[in-house]
Amino acid sequence: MAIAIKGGTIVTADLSYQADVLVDGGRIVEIGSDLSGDETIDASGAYVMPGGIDPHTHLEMPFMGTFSSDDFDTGTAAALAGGTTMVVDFCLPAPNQSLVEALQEWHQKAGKARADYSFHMAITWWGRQVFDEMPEVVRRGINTFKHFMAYKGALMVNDDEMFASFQRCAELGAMPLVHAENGDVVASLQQKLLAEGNRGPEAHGYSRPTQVEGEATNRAIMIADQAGVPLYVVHVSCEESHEAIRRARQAGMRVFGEPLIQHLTLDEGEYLNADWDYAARRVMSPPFRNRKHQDSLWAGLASGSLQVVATDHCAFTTEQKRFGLGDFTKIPNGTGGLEDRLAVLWTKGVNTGRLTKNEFVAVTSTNIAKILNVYPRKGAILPGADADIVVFDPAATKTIRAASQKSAIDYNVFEGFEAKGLPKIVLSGGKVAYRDGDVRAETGSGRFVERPANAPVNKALSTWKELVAPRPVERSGIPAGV
Ligand SMILES: NC(=O)NCCC(=O)O
Ligand SMILES: [Zn+2]
Ligand SMILES: [Zn+2]
Repeated sequence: MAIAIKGGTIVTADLSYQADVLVDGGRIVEIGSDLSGDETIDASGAYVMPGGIDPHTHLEMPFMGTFSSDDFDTGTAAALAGGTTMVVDFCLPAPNQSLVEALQEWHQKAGKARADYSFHMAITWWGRQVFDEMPEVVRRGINTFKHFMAYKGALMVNDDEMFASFQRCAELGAMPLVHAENGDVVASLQQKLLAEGNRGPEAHGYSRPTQVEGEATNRAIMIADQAGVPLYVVHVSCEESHEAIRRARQAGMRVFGEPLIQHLTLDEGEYLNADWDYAARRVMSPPFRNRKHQDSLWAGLASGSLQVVATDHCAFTTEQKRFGLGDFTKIPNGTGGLEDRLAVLWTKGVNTGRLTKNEFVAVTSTNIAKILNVYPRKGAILPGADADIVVFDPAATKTIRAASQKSAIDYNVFEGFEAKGLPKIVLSGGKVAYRDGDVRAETGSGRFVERPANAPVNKALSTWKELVAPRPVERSGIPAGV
């Protein structure tokens, strides 16, 4: 059934203009004036934008002795209600588990998704089997490999493992991702704080200062440069990390940085709340920072040194957070945000003049579609692109409330936030997936999106690295290699 979206202003990463959009068979088939279909959506007064892509979610994630409470069903319902039509989750092999086997498990879980999805493969251990299986993972449509530099004794990998994996990524035309915090220093600070009697959620923040993030970010960047591979740094929360990325980019390195909507808008004062539950619900890694760091992240988005706004949606209930009563290191790390990312970013970004509308589309959709090598199938309003479209009403308002959210948890870190600018209608694969408060996409209607290797940035960097690779100097009278 063809749907004509009429009377709106199309807003893409580089243009705003008035036109109708005709979708059919799951794709955008025409952009123009006076288009008609079997059904009409009136978009007058609204912006017609590419659906949001959240490249950082943890749905039903096994972590810290439990599972995150939003699964692919409730998580993607929340995503669609918030204007996000594709999520990229993390496949986490258990120690010594085959990557391919773990991938099958994640596909099983994601069978419930209501929106399109993909996976990053996490390198949670290193060995011959991992090395050998990485090409098969790439063949199965995954071109990104995640490395945790923190969570010592659990997900963390060491520098030698990371370097080996980064080199393998370079060979395969894949891109490594890093959670950049110095896990050894964090583990040591945690023990020191506990020994000194700091046991509450505020100590989570004390144990993960900005220095540990800045150091790890810089280390990962330099290791990626030596491996000759582009790098994507997830949840960049502070100036130290941003500064390392900025500096590397200015030196010609291919590094991307992803701040989260939480770090842009919520600050470390939250951990000082007298209510233990309130503070613990906001425990995530890296922790919230202060205003200076928030300003740095906003400036990075405006100037282009940071490219993507994600959520790291990893939702635990209050009951789960209470595993850490008396010991902050046992509070499951993670917060929600999938349903709120676009509305909060628009309110705090576009309405304040920190971002243009086009920059908003770039950082919520188009830039990551390019980085993940799915552009222009995703992240674009163009003929041939998937019809994942948000009809966004800049005048609509709501107060964010856990009581009315789609997420399965019992609170919302943005509770009480007054949003102005909301997704009104969301199309996913050419069908109305969300309209005025109702998620209409059915459980299981989402599709796995394959992401081919050798994105343009990989090709450019490998070409350059080959050109400047060390070569023996030929000397007359001396045999080659001597
Ligand atoms: N961010 C967080 O606290 N939890 C999810 C896992 C991760 O991304 O580190
Ligand atoms: Zn992380
Ligand atoms: Zn994460």
